[in-house]
Amino acid sequence: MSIVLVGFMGVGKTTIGNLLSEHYDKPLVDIDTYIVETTQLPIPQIFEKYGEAYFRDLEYQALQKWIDKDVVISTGGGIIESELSKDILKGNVNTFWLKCDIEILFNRINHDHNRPNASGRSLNELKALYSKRELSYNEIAFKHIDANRPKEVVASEIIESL
Ligand SMILES: Nc1ncnc2c1ncn2[C@@H]1O[C@H](COP(=O)(O)OP(=O)(O)OP(=O)(O)O)[C@@H](O)[C@H]1O
Ligand SMILES: O=C(O)C1=C[C@@H](O)[C@@H](O)[C@H](O)C1
Ligand SMILES: [Mg+2]
Repeated sequence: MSIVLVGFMGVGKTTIGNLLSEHYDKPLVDIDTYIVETTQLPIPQIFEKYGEAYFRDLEYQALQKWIDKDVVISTGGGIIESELSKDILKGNVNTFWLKCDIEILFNRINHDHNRPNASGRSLNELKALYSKRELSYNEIAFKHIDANRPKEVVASEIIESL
């Protein structure tokens, strides 16, 4: 069964996913990377050309493909925007929600143009998005992890709880 990381943009899903992948010697499937590789398009271009709903469908298809495999999965921050993806995640007992203060996340993501739902947004706009999404992460994740700590500590807590 897979180990799945969910949480807001910039919280460390890819970073922690890499540490878990090394620890367990299991492949890391980073869904954002998987989509970029399979479509041969950068994420901002997928959003621009085909719209966000199309991207959410690609995420859902990727999740469906990998959820029952022996891998570590780092999801994209907005995967819970899809009810279909939420249903899959709810069925996985190893879904971890990484949580971190929005002020820290804002400083990590607001200069990055590779995240269409973050670039150009103010702290207040991202706070509103964060509050809305918190409800969904809370619905699907069995385990909540405080990610306001060094990445090695965050990864160790997940490893200890598995
Ligand atoms: N625990 C941590 N402490 C300090 N910096 C961290 C920590 N975790 C991640 N970072 C840094 O924060 C940035 C974002 O991390 P990362 O790309 O792993 O986030 P993400 O959750 O995968 O984001 P996205 O939702 O956009 O895919 C990176 O520069 C990373 O080095
Ligand atoms: O939070 C979001 O809506 C997103 C997060 C990223 O991981 C990417 O999946 C994409 O930029 C959308
Ligand atoms: Mg990532």
